[in-house]
Amino acid sequence: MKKVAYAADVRGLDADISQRGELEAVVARVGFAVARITMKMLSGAYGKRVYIEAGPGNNGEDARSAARFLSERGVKVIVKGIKDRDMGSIKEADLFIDGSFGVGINREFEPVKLPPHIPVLSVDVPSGLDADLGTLWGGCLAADVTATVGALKIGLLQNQGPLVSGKVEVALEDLYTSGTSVSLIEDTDVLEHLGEGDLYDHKWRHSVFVLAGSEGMFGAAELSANASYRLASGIVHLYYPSTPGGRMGVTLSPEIVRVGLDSLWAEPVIDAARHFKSTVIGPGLGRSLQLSNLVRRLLNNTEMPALLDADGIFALGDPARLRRIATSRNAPIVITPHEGEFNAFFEGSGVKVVRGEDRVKAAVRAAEMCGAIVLLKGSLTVVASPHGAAYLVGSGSSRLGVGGSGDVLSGVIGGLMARGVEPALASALGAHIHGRASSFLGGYSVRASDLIEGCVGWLSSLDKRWHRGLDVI
Ligand SMILES: NC(=O)C1=CN([C@@H]2O[C@H](COP(=O)(O)OP(=O)(O)OC[C@H]3O[C@@H](n4cnc5c(N)ncnc54)[C@H](O)[C@@H]3O)[C@@H](O)[C@H]2O)[C@@H](O)CC1
Repeated sequence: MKKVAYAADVRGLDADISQRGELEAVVARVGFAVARITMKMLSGAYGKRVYIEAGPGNNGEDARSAARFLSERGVKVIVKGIKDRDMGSIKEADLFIDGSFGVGINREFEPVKLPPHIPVLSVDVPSGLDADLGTLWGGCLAADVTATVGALKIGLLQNQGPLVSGKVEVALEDLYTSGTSVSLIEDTDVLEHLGEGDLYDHKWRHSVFVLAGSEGMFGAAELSANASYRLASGIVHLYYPSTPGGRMGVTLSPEIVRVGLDSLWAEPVIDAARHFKSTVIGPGLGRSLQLSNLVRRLLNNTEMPALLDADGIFALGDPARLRRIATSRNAPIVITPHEGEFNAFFEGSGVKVVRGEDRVKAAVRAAEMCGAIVLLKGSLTVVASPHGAAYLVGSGSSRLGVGGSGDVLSGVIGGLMARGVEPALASALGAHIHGRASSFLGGYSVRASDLIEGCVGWLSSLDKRWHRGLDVI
């Protein structure tokens, strides 16, 4: 996982560095790292021309420090302040280092207009980008590479941040040993936290109970149940409200046990669900009052981690009711809304996702309010826990924006929870795997049902032993 920081976290940690008298040494280390990345971008050093724009704060100090290392290696370096830009030298440069402002920008800034062929390396954050919100202070110099210091900044990952940051490299990952509660999921986390099956595994150890589907919406249930089955590698039972003539379609894996409910009487459903390791509720379920009652009673009377998506979230009613249910049971509840569902569910509570504002903070506040894990879907997916920590997932692509994609995600997470992965982490890893699947498949377009095989295919491509047998030859 990569640490992700707010500007306030960084200021606090930087103040500690200054207090310990280590600022000069840190600036030298940052300068060395920036110089190394510069030489990599230039494929060399001797005789190359680098123009550095250095601002009045520590961001400028980092850039000046890089200048010293580059000069020692034979790079022709010109360092200028923002107010004495030298356009003649800029035009002749092989690379432009942007050290104007970092996390300390606090008013509008007009960046230099660079000829398009000159690559830009930005120190910490592109100058003009708000390091928290990912919005722009007037203009912003878009970078080809951003060498961010100590930890990723949240603004690099949301709103306009990803559009102006280019390739982001974290320099000095060891700089901050504490102080951030937000992390970005990486591939190695999947390897680390998805354990190999042990010798004594059996299907009930990875079992998922799915309550989903209704007339006209059986596809959603099938996608969710199929994904659960493939990710849990155990057993899946799919319960659905049956209506005369309504039947599950042919795409449901034959291995999945299907149970049509003639009545929405809760007791038999609760009795059946208690045997499972996780439950997924909601895809295509429908929104009747009886169903809402069934969902709430199921949650109140079972103790396995539960994921609620789509109509499952609707069944919970509002954040206060969810809080009552979530805080009175022993296993966590995860809700997985997209922005529209999020704003509808939290309407009137003071929490809202708004473009241009901080979606991470919105999800964290929502989780604290409702006592459940909140997975807010989007190009930056946020998984927030009620105690304030958050995982971020940025592995997805626009290819995930297809009907049924969310149903697959619910099943993937249900499957990982059934494998014993802690629910907030299972949600984040599930979203990461789902995101990777969208690119792994290649081709012009992808169907939601393809994503299931994409998840399994991507996981299988990782260099990991997934199953253990007897080591006797
Ligand atoms: N202090 C430390 O220990 C470390 C600092 N680091 C670097 O230092 C940066 C933070 O340093 P600072 O807090 O000095 O912040 P900045 O270097 O971003 O600049 C802040 C200064 O610029 C002024 N300013 C802000 N917006 C302006 C505008 N539009 N026009 C003109 N002036 C403007 C502010 O009044 C302030 O004086 C980080 O982003 C990072 O690059 C890192 O190297 C890590 C260690």
